[in-house]
Amino acid sequence: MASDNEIEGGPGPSTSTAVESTGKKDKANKKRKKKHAEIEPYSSDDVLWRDVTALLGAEATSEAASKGTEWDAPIEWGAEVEVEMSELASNGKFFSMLLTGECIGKLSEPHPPWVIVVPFVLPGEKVKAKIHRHSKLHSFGSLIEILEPNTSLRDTTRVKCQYFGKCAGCQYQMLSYDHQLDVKRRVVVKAFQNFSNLAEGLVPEVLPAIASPMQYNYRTKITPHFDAPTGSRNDRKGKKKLKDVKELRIGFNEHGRRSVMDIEECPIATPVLNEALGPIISNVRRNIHTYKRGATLLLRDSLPIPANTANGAENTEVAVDAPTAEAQTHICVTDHKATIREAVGPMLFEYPAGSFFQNNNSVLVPLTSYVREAILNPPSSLPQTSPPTHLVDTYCGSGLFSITLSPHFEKIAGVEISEDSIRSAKHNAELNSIPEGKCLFFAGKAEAIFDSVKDFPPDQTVVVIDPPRKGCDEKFIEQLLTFRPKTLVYVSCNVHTQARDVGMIVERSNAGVGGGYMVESVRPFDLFPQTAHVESVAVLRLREE
Ligand SMILES: C[S@@+](CC[C@H](N)C(=O)[O-])C[C@H]1O[C@@H](n2cnc3c(N)ncnc32)[C@H](O)[C@@H]1O
Repeated sequence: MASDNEIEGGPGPSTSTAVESTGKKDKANKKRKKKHAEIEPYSSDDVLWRDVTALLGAEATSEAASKGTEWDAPIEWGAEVEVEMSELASNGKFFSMLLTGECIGKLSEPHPPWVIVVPFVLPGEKVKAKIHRHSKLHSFGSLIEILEPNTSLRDTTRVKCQYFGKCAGCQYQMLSYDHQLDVKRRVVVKAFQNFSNLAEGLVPEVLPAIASPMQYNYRTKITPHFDAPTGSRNDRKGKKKLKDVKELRIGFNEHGRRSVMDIEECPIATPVLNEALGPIISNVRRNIHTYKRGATLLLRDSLPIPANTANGAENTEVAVDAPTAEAQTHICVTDHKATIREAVGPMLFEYPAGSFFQNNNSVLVPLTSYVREAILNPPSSLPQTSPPTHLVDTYCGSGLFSITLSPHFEKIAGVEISEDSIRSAKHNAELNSIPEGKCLFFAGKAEAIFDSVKDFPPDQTVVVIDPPRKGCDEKFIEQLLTFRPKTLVYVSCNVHTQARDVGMIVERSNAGVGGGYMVESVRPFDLFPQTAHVESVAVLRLREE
């Protein structure tokens, strides 16, 4: 049996020496077991764990648990194994160190039930992988070779990026776009099955995913980064040992590693970002002496802002030698404090480059129109009531939903924790000539909004919920259930915490008297083609008594 090893790429714990006392060993074992026992609920690891146990089956999983062999990997660290892949896993975190969008398959007999997780491969493929990390009933392997490709899914001529298969950014470039949408729908289906805690009949069939109008060149923000060149970190005088500068790599994380890889282009990023990337990287290389440590660079696509209208700091525009026609009308901004301008349909948005805004402009009209239609045109099977008059936009950022939906409401209140974003939301209301007093924005925690909307009639109110990946705080859900708005639209960039929160809302609201919420629809949205990232929109309505 291989020894446990949770540290990616590490050699595993050393074997105990002859002089080590049994007590010490027991203590160490206990500590290790305790560490192993903790999979953070709703984390990427938890999502993968559900996929692993589903593939192994309940019997094999509980047998391993009762024998205490869940952590006894049946293969050595560094071993090469051949595996038939079964299913794409649901875990994923975009542009991060976490492994994303991998495929899972079972080790063949005579091995005990154990799953191998391999990136960049597809269901139905037979692959050779090298094991580099063990976890609970599964091990991670890096792809060595695809022995038998699944030619009905894989088409390598689709791949547009020279770094695909190494860079951590994209996972699905070899898949047709229709298949990518199917994969994302399946992730949402599994999220509600595994994390909502709702009986099957309470979640409607997940609708087909809505496509991004652009499948490449859509990403409006990229953040290449670099570590300090080797040798510079220990230089207490702060002078770089420039003999090491050749090792400087500026780009994105390598898949499954903690290292950065050089990037000269990113086909999912917009043309103006790609044109600026080379000059920006050369500039850093030339001036590396001025960096005390590593850094993250910001490249953000913006419309040019006419003088005197920018909200806040001056723009730092990157000069691109001879911009292509495509890039000409846009600029690349690199200063976190500078103002970005984007159009969403007829509405304009300005916000500081360093703050949150959705990173695929092409999908924002479909997304906001979908939310509008869900609110204003409930299915004909429901009792038809007059359209809502009030909107509460929680986690509102710089006002995307408030402002795009403003023509359809009498009164709107938005709440957001970032004061910068609230400043932008107020500015954006003015920029789009929304009558004064119609849209009010408050800086604070989402749950605080319910004190400010006491005059909103709950049966005429819609609450849009668009939280960060961790989902809503329980306090927010409690306050929401006390307020009892007629309609909820929950937009999410983490379908697993969305499923948890929706489950909680439905369960708790139906536990008391007076009718609770029902899930009317769940629909994935593709904001990030070529990647494993999934967004989803769930619509909930308060049942008539
Ligand atoms: C996914 S973004 C959505 C922003 C906006 N709805 C949009 O689409 O542009 C989530 C937002 O929630 C904000 N946020 C995070 N925690 C919060 C909290 N506890 N209360 C209110 N806002 C919060 C973040 O600053 C971020 O702007």
